Amino acid sequence: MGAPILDIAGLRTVFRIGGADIAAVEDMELTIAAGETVALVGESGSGKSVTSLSVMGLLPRRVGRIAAGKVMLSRKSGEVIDLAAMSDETLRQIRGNDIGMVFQEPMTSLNPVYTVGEQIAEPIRIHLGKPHREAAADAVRLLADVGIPDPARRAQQYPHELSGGMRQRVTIAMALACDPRMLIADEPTTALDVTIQAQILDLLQKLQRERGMGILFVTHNLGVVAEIADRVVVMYAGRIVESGPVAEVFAHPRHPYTKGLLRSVPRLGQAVELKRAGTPLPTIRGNVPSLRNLPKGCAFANRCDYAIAACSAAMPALVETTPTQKSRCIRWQEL
Ligand SMILES: Nc1ncnc2c1ncn2[C@@H]1O[C@H](COP(=O)(O)OP(=O)(O)OP(=O)(O)O)[C@@H](O)[C@H]1O
Repeated sequence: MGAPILDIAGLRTVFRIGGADIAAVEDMELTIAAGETVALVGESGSGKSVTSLSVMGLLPRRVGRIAAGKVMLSRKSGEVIDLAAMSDETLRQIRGNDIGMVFQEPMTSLNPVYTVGEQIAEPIRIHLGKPHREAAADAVRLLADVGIPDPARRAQQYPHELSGGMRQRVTIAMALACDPRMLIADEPTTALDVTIQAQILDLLQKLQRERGMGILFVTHNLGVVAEIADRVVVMYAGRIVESGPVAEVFAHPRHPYTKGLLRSVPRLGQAVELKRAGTPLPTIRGNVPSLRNLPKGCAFANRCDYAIAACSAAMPALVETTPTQKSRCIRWQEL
């Protein structure tokens, strides 16, 4: 892998709640190289979306802010900048230009009163300064690239005239319009049917092969991670608990939380067998703790079958378990 396109180190993102700063992301580190897909996984509230919003400069104004750390981005120009220290104006120039974004619900990115062709052409005009006609022609080409049949006709249509899967293809075309080196996809297939989901994942992989972009893929779906990602970063209560190559982490999870997540994914046929036997699918007992009063030590200790007194005494460090895998568990060797 070459030099990273995105390099996050020591990121701490806080929300101002009731006069106090509550950290939603703490001590985050992550690198993504060209052509590489890194998945960010974890239960609801673990800090996945806050991490991606921090990178995009889209934290809620006044309430949320980056309190520490660096978010280094290698721009298309080759310039390397720290997104955590950039003005709103610079971040606006970067979003949609150096970083493409795809979200769960396509209608949050699409404007119902403009045709899809106009919407794909807009970033091309704004960021790349291309004239109207040229941008419109590019938009049609992009619709073809994302597998939309009859693209010239589709470009004239409004979002409501397209199916959910087609709309998500349009937002992908918009995200890629300025040929970004980095794509952030936050649960891009969660709202879609399973068959459409598979098509969109295939499409993203094809586009990545063609363009060599780095992808940060936020999801809670481990099946999707197995399908699309090279490396995975598992988050719990705002911190990384495990990271490494997908094949390595899935075969040998070195944190009880990752182990629990993997166990709660039914294998094909297993769900039916369990139902027949009257056995519930294994889940992780308990709930994610509130960020307002996190325990002193490991935040997962109260749900963990491996927990011992030392786990609650101090926050375990994120340590290398192999040259490529890391775990924040003091008992990783016993797993
Ligand atoms: N606008 C906000 N104000 C205050 N707290 C927030 C805000 N947005 C997020 N948080 C807090 O940040 C934490 C992490 O949220 P985040 O959305 O990153 O979780 P997630 O892992 O992406 O979950 P999901 O899968 O549900 O999207 C949550 O505990 C949430 O309470």
